[in-house]
Amino acid sequence: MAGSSVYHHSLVWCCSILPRWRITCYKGRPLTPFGSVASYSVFHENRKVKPSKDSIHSVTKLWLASLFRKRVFYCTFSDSAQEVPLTSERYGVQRLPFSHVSDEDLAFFENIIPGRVITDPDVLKPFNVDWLKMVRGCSKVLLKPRTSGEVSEILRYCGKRNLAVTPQGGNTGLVGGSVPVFDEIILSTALMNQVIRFNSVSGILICQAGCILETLNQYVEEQDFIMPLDLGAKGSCHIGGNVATNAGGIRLLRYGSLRGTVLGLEVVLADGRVLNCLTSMRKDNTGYDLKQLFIGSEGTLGVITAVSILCPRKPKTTNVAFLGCESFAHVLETFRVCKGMLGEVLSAYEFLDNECMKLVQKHLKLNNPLTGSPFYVLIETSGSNAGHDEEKLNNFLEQVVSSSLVIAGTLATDDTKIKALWALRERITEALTHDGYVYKYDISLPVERLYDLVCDTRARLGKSAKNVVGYGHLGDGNLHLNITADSYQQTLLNAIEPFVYEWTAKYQGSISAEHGLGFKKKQQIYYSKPEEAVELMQKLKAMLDPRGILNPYKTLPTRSSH
Ligand SMILES: O=C(O)CC[C@@H](O)C(=O)O
Ligand SMILES: [Zn+2]
Repeated sequence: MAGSSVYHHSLVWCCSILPRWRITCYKGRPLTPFGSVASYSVFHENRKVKPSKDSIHSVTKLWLASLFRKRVFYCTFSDSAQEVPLTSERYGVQRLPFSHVSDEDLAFFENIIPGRVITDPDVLKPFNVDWLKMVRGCSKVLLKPRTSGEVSEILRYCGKRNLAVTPQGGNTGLVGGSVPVFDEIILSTALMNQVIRFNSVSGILICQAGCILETLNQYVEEQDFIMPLDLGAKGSCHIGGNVATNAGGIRLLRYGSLRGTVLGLEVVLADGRVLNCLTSMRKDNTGYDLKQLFIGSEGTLGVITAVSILCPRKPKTTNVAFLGCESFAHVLETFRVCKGMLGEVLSAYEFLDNECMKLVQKHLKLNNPLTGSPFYVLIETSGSNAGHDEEKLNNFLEQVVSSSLVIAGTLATDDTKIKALWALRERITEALTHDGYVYKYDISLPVERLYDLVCDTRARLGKSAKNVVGYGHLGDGNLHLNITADSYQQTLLNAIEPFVYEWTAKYQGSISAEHGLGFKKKQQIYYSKPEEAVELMQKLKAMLDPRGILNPYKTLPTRSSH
């Protein structure tokens, strides 16, 4: 996923008289304004911009400056990670008074986890940058414990030394929650990747936090079960990170959220105490359900080190229908009919608009199996009896086609075609990253309002945005509203926010349905939570992590911001 950049090992030219401009060109190529614009990457205030008349003008100025003013330029090696602006600079964040990691600290960590204390800046780079390449920290230490005992020793020490720690799973989050903002120690769960046990009668799996979701799914599939969650990042995300962010994904409609399927957790608290709530019971009403505190807390209250999770049986038969609809009203009506007619075999109801379809066709060369429609719906059924499911699906399709709710459609029962249809929906995020700078919104709304937000945003932004697209988990009332532009523009951001948040709050929606608040959305919490609730969250944080060393600058707003 990290993907290497074409600008790797390019030279970076900066100019003290034009401090906001930076031009990179391939190593060895002379910096002149006369070459092809494709020779350059132009950055304005650390954001890559399209070489334009203005930026070329700046190249010219830089070049002239180099001729007439000696020592104006300096150059350094750059690679893809360095193209991402430092979060602290881009957002003007003040470092909290944590200690800095010293040589004694490194020696202590080396003693606890020999050979697993990483300080090589090149190895650290991808751990400092998020998957979307929008936020970047400057941690100098990556720790890779294997056991909860090791995590406990590390945190106990960090607590005493006042060292800040950012827990990190697969680093696939979309809100900047899993990378440091400054020099926080990165605590990776990558080596905590062991299955502890699996009960093939109950379907309860107990595993360490660093197990990759897809690997777990393959493991339980061999015993005729599946994981209760599935998402696009399954090949890299860790189960501990999924639980810490309460990831939703495409199976939520059928199996519910992790708040129901996670039966127990082992968590290491900020002071190093190990909270063993790794129970495997469906029912347990003894006191407060503490594990719920850690689900969705984004590593700010404790480090999840092991998970007990209930896996459903692997369905014997799966069908996918990919349908085209004339309007969003028809998408909604199709959903109503679908719930009634497919009932217990319905396992996903996803939608995308035609703008999304155009992007996956353009950037990923995926093939649209239907003729162009304004909206597309992906319906999945999973059950235990092929004949029964097929009959239900056929009756449903007959109904929606004859009533013109659906204007085009294709059906898949074999694995390859099912995967190809799912790719049209699951790879939209990837396609968007190829379209330019992406402004991302992950919204819960009453389902009948879902697409109004896309239309209103589109009308508001007009031509100032490149694309305004809507897709998501319609069956869960979860819209992914994404807006692209050629480059980051503050004026565009000002037109989007707080408009999108206020719109959402007006309909009592959530400004973060399934991605969390992380670094990027933490200040917006008040659009979805009352002040009293945020205050209680802050008190809980202060009680469990009095020095605030766990994932600082994330999830909760800074007090002064409101
Ligand atoms: O990129 C997004 O906005 C959504 C990502 C993910 O939650 C999805 O449902 O595809
Ligand atoms: Zn989603």
